[in-house]
Amino acid sequence: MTQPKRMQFFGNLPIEAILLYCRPGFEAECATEAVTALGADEDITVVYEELSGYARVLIPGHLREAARSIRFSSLIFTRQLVFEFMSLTDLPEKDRLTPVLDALRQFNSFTELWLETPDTNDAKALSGFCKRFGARLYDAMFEEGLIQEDRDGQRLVLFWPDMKTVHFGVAQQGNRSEWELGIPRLRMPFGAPSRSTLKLAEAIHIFMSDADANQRFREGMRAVDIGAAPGGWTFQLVSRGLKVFAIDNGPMKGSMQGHPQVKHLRQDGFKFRPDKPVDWLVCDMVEQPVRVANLIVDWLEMGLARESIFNLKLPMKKRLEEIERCFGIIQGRLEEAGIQYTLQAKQLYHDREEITVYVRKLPSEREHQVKRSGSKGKPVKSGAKPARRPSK
Ligand SMILES: C[S@@+](CC[C@H](N)C(=O)[O-])C[C@H]1O[C@@H](n2cnc3c(N)ncnc32)[C@H](O)[C@@H]1O
Repeated sequence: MTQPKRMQFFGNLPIEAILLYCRPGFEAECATEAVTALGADEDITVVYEELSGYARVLIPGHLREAARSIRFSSLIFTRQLVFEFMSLTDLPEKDRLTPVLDALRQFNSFTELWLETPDTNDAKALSGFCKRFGARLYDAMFEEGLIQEDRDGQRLVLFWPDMKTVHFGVAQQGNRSEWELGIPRLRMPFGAPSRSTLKLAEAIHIFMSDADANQRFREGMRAVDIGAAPGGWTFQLVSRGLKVFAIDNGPMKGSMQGHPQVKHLRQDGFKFRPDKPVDWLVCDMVEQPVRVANLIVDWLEMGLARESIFNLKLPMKKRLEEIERCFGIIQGRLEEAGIQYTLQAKQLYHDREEITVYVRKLPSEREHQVKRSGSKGKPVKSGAKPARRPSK
């Protein structure tokens, strides 16, 4: 069979839109962040419906290059980042395969095929269709050489908001979530005292590789968990072998009550300070975000902890402004104190009206120097730059 000339895909991806999955209700924040990341001064068209669980940012031709450089990790409200290159609407009920396959023939081959829907109850009804249609489409594409499993990195995504509409896009290796719909499917661990435990588990998955996590959380390390009760986050730390000071006026529950690795202190989380520095500070207090941001920086500045994962509870309105305020505090104070750091944030699947933030202090030049060559070596630059403020 002769095949039509295919568009060159890797170097010349014809991006028409950026398709972003998010928690239903956060479409506006999700789209605004992406528009800001594009750095365009003109009006950009964004398309979304409230509570739909996704947003599309239409990309004018001259911004395609800028669009390619958008990083998944820098978008707080985005669960999945897809570069959309084509859409079909009004698909016929009786035969969707023919038009979809026809449309795909003009492009180069892909490595994988994923069919996805928004994370809404309505769209979940489409999951059966996606499975069946996906299997048929995959076979047909494979037969025509449109799927080549040994190629690297181009995951073709067919995103179905409804049965008549499909957006075609690519999720790029290293710049995407590896989870279906961008939702980590984590099992509730046996014995955990609250579902919040999944928040910290997810944060660790999102912010670092497994190898990195095994390095950063090691047996014998010490952590402080502020706002710890009933103990879900403490449970995660204990499971990784850490000793935990659990600070909360409320009771710890289940296995975290009286656990030998846990010291429960009924104290005010804003006042508690450890006798000696600890490795980790985690914090899940339901408190004003600005107060929490300042508290975390206090600890980092005083050298009481080296890294921190914490939640910022968001207001109902002006959420991006609140985040910007908090990040302004964190970045401004750490930079003023001459502390190098990395900063990441995500609205996790297990987060509701909140985001989760990870700040890590990088070793100072002096610490590098001592580590490399005792106290005599030449100063060594860490090479790492402070993270940029996340886009609004
Ligand atoms: C969302 S719950 C934490 C859930 C916990 N991370 C878990 O996984 O089980 C918030 C906790 O913060 C605590 N809290 C709020 N203000 C506090 C304060 N000033 N000092 C200490 N704990 C505080 C509350 O008592 C509550 O137990």
